[in-house]
Amino acid sequence: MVVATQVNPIRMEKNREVEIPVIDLSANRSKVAKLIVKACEEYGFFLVINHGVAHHIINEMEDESFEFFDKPLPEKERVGSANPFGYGSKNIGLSGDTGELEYLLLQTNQNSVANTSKFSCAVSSYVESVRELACEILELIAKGLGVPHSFFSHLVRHFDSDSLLRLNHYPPVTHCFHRGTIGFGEHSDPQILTLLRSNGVPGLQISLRNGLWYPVSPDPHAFCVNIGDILQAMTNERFVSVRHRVMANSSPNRSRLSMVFFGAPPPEAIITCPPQLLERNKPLYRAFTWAEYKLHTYAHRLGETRLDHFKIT
Ligand SMILES: O=C(O)CCC(=O)C(=O)O
Ligand SMILES: [Fe+2]
Repeated sequence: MVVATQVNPIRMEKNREVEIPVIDLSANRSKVAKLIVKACEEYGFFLVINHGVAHHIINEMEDESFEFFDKPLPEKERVGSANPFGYGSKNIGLSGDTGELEYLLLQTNQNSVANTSKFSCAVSSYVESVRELACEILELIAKGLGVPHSFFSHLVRHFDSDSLLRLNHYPPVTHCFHRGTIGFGEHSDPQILTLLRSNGVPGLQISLRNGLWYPVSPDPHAFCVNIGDILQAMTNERFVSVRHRVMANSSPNRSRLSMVFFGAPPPEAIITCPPQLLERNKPLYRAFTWAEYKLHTYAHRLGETRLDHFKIT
């Protein structure tokens, strides 16, 4: 008789005083769904392992990203400035935020990444795989919350989904480095769900409800999952979007590279909380579209709690 091995779907990562949940996606679905919901409620953040995204797809995306950032500045600038898609350096957004990084922002619409260059092929394969992973996690969340299977995931699977891929490159900061130098300032991600994969160089920190900052140990085999503002609104604050930041890269000779997929709704999607999640509670946010939220987000500083504007008072 063959006995299936029991996979323990969770281990806790000791990280100063906080233990960030690491969830094994190959374990029993019902168990995993419950653990994900618990992690979303307690942290708005967790790591997933055995996620099914092929190593060669991740490695090719990483190699292509390094190749891009290694190019001379004028060549990088030739792709256009990040307004909204393209290359940016130090300036984040249009409201005066800055950080010790350079980045490339790419649209992920099914039609926009169709190209034959090596870079575009790496982007298409990566985006296709991480989009699938994001939808799988959103479906597990739906299962754990008792809402229809594709209630969240259909927004990210939609042909017009406004999902983004952001490649962040943090070169070592050797000049005037001090312990508090910021690589990417404090914020929550505006979209539904973020999947972040970084190389082995540290820097990411999350802030929990106690207001303290906790470093996240880099694990190139895992994806970090961040709950975004839209999921906070759609769950009527049962989940809270996690505030996070990146410290400047203090390692003497290695760059930090993160590849960040933001799963977003189509622009015209109306964001509301489903009745199953309201129970007897009143909705905390008025209905709004993703286009409206994005416009509001772009007009404000990175660190602002931008969802407050949509709160019913
Ligand atoms: O680069 C990172 O690790 C995080 C960056 C981030 O939070 C973002 O791009 O929204
Ligand atoms: Fe972020």
